[in-house]
Amino acid sequence: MGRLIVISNRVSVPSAAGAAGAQGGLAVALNSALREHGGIWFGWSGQETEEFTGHLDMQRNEGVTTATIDLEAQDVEEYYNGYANRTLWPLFHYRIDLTEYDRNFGEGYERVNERFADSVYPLIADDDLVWVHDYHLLPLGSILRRKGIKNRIGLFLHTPWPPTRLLASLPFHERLVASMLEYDVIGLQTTEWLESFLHYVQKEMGLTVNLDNSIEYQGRRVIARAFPIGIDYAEFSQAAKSEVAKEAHQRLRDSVRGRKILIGVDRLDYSKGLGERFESFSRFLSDHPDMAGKAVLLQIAPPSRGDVESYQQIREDLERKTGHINGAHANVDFVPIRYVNRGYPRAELAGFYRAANVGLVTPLRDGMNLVAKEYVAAQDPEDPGVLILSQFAGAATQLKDALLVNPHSVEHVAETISRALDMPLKERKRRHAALLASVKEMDVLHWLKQYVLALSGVEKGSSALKSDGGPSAADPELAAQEESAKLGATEIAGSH
Ligand SMILES: O=P(O)(O)OC[C@H]1O[C@H](O[C@H]2O[C@H](CO)[C@@H](O)[C@H](O)[C@H]2O)[C@H](O)[C@@H](O)[C@@H]1O
Ligand SMILES: O=c1ccn([C@@H]2O[C@H](COP(=O)(O)OP(=O)(O)O)[C@@H](O)[C@H]2O)c(=O)[nH]1
Repeated sequence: MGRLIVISNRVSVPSAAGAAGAQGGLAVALNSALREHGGIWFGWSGQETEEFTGHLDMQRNEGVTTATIDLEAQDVEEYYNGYANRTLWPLFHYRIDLTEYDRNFGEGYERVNERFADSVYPLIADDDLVWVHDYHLLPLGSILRRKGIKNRIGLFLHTPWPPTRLLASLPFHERLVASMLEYDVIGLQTTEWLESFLHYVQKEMGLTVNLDNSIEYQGRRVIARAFPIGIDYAEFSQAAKSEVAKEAHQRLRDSVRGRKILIGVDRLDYSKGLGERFESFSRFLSDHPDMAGKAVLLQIAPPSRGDVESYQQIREDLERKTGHINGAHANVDFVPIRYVNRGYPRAELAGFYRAANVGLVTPLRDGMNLVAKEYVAAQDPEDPGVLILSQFAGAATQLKDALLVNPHSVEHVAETISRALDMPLKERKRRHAALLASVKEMDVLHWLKQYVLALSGVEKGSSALKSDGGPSAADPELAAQEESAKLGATEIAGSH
């Protein structure tokens, strides 16, 4: 197998800080894959320049080569703040009310995707595997094909995929999806998003979807499959045992003086359901006067995408709501919601998670949600906290032993908070053990391995159109995968 060329909007440069847990789990996993297979991680530097120069900044750190380009201000505005985060992000999170359709955004998006392709093209060798990430770069594979790249190219989408009728509101939606069919592998987080994607290509494009979920497109077979991402369990559980984590745990516990702790950790994003969460906690306090002054919600919410109005708006709304709720329920020695607009290193987060009796993860829509998995991984198995999880997070398809809630129902979430705080130790341990088994087994390395296996085309019927010979008896893992792909296809056939 050749090297891996990872392409994403952001690039995480490995560093000594990364080893101490400051990097995200995805970055840790991709960096370790790049070390193992060799290759390059390419993307935007996060820097703006006056004019686009195309200068490629190549660096080698801790055995991983990164290559980044700067973008000019207009690119960042139209591509990142514009089409990616004002158009696709809200649409893919079912927020058609926040979705902006502006021709300049579309042009900026295409221009930056062209710039990415021009810059990365010379770095790709003949047998490299090219792995593109996320909604920022959906057409990149087709542009690379146009330039003559014949390598295996895959896409992994970290967000949900919207229902067909919602997607149809996007101008030029057919062109965007057709460009995606130039990939060899299209990975989505869950079967639900996969079903929506396949529904679109069948109903809107009239394409044939085979039993193994591959799509017939212009004489090729495109594999579409769910690859639910996980956390780097080994790395995270180590971080949770660190001195930093222990100190953070103690600091938080001491500060609440015996009160129960609920924790939320989310980028400040409207998709995370923070307003509804605060309302639910307030409702819980109103419905349980006996709990007055006895439970604290710690909400860590680092600001995100602050140049986009809808993010400025949610920030203002939450400040108002927090003030209102705290005003209604606070006492001279007690404030119910601790709302913190800053980010923390992961080792500290691990300590906070472990100190919390309840993990409150209630997005209105989320591709996966790694915080839910981190909360589980950080718990003391002998006295674990309870995970309350939105049924609309991708993670809910795996973490079925959490208390699953409808985040839109303030009453339901309030009742579930009460149930979680009253849950007997035996039930907490049983649920946690089941959750932990899933988090451990379906970790980020499993995800990586499954995706790279599919991308490398080891599987039968995954590239050029050829007859499907069924699973190879010589490879039981492959046989099991193909079997589960077929089961997925049967579900889909039945659901539309
Ligand atoms: O790069 P930003 O604009 O600051 O945003 C941060 C990331 O947000 C999104 O994360 C998604 O990926 C997670 C891992 O697969 C998943 O658990 C979560 O549900 C998604 O929201 C976005 O997709 C990333 O590209 C951003 O880097
Ligand atoms: O203060 C913070 C808040 C969040 N995170 C990390 O950011 C990631 C958030 O991922 P998730 O999938 O939950 O949501 P996303 O932000 O990607 O939509 C998790 O790994 C968190 O540990 C962090 O390191 N520090």
